Amino acid sequence: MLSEEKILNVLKDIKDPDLHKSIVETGGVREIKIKEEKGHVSLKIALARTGTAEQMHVQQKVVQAVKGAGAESVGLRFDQLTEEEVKKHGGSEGTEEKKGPSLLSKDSETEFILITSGKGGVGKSTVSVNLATALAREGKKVGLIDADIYGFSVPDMMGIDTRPTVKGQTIFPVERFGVKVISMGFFVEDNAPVIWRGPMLGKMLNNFFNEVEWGELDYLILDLPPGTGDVALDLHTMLPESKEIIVTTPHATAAFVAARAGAMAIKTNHEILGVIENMAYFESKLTGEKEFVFGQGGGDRLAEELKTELLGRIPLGQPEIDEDDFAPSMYDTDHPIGKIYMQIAKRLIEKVGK
Ligand SMILES: Nc1ncnc2c1ncn2[C@@H]1O[C@H](COP(=O)(O)OP(=O)(O)OP(=O)(O)O)[C@@H](O)[C@H]1O
Repeated sequence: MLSEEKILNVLKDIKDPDLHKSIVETGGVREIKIKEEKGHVSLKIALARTGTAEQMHVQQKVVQAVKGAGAESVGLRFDQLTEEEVKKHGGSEGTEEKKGPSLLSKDSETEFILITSGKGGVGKSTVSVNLATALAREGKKVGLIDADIYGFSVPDMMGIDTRPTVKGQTIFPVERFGVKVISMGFFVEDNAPVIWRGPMLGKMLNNFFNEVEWGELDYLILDLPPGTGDVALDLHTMLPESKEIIVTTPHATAAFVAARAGAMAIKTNHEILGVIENMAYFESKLTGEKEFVFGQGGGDRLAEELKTELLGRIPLGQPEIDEDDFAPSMYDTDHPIGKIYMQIAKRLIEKVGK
């Protein structure tokens, strides 16, 4: 029998890494929900700091402990203790501002490229992973942050089944196809949906810049959540120098919605590198004839409106699936779509001059 008492009992041995006190004592166990029939326990745990290397340790310990108490599966979400709580338990306010050499520092040479879209489902994540990989194939040092917290899909798309390694305070990104990857998905257990308050997301992202050992990077690609929400805004302020690529489908309405994302980039003085039109057409293998399944002209219109260029048109098409090295959304360099990504990467390098 699972009970709240039993779970609290195993959790009391786990400490908040910053406060050095039990997460039960700090009031960090925010929620325990038990689904007895499924043997599932979902928990919400608040820590003094989130998005850190230590959070990963806590995550592992919690899952282990709760499974030890009889749960078959554990869903885990993290939250942040309030400032009052942190102070009350002896934490100092400044703990989250730990600054080492950071990608955010003034003399950082890294180009930040935000991939945005007006709405979901247009292929923003697909474009992010393939563009990052194409840049790496061009010999660039590339990092990729999957900041689409509502639907982190990058690890699945790239076929990543490992987690970052953690040494002391530092998180080492997972490397795949020559790209260093960090995903919000690495920080939640069992794909539990992530429901975080706006400010938390910003902190998490800030930690991704400061606590992840990226090494030297030429490009850091960020896959943003669709639209112009909190995270997008946070990033705009956090990365004043970053540049943007806007992904749209060829449909007129999609382009119209994407224009709003572009308008925000302009307002925050982010340079728009260009527009990528995804799902632009379907090309028959037999006749070579193009069918404009989702309409036509959206990408051109958007580029014109934002006074930027159309970097490329990507048709509909599935990657070849390699069962031995499964990465369901990655196009090879010899795939027609893979070739288009290489052209876009080349154009980008030329444009950014890096
Ligand atoms: N050119 C394409 N041809 C065929 N399928 C595609 C193409 N681009 C994307 N897809 C598919 O469309 C779906 C949505 O793509 P993706 O997840 O990249 O979109 P997204 O804009 O990041 O969505 P969300 O914002 O909801 O995460 C996926 O199943 C993806 O495999």
